[in-house]
Amino acid sequence: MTPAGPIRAAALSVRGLTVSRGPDAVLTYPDFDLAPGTHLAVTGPSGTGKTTLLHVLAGLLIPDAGEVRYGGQSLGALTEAGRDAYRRRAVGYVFQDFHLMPGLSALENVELALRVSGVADPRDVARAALTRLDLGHRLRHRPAELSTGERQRVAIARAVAHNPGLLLVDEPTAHLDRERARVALDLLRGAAQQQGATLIVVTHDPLVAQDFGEQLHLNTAVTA
Ligand SMILES: Nc1ncnc2c1ncn2[C@@H]1O[C@H](COP(=O)(O)OP(=O)(O)OP(=O)(O)O)[C@@H](O)[C@H]1O
Repeated sequence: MTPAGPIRAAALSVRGLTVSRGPDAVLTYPDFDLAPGTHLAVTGPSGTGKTTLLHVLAGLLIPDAGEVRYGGQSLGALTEAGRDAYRRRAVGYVFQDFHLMPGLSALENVELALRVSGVADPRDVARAALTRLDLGHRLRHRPAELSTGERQRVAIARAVAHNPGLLLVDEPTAHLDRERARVALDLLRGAAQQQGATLIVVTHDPLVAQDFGEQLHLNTAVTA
């Protein structure tokens, strides 16, 4: 890996993945491969492990068995520092509840993430990313002073500003009405397309999923 540059989208492969969540939940996943730049919707009933899958793909959670490879590199073979570097540079993550820092402005939220990722001129890059998402007039606002849709756009700006190859998004339409949901999805797809990033979106909504070329439906029962 180069010291601070972005990692371009790379092929993703998942094999034999099993994750235990607590004593009575073992999640097993189907194997799948994604070519770089693919847009995938992950669907399935509540509790089937959609969010957990995103956490594993982001290197936030180590599976009990199986392997995730990104660009041929097994995440399980990385040291903790290697996984941190992968997460900071290769991955952009939009959490369902956004996880913005309440005491920081929109600009500072994005800038902080860029600093952590080692991006040069983080303030300028953050301003440009927010402006592209029509938030140029909200740079100094803190999350509590923004609408839900604006907070989501800050979270999207923060996830894409370092130009990640893999963009992971959890329930992007959960808090939004149909029209705003469409706008949010267009923004995500547009950002991923512009950057050539692979986009993986978890959604409950079949109407959202049907817009994606590829779908992964999780329906395996959670077993003890
Ligand atoms: N931190 C945790 N500790 C223990 N169990 C957890 C944890 N997070 C999730 N689980 C359990 O793991 C299973 C899968 O959770 P996950 O959030 O991945 O499912 P999901 O498909 O995203 O659900 P939803 O659609 O309701 O968001 C559930 O049974 C859940 O209770």
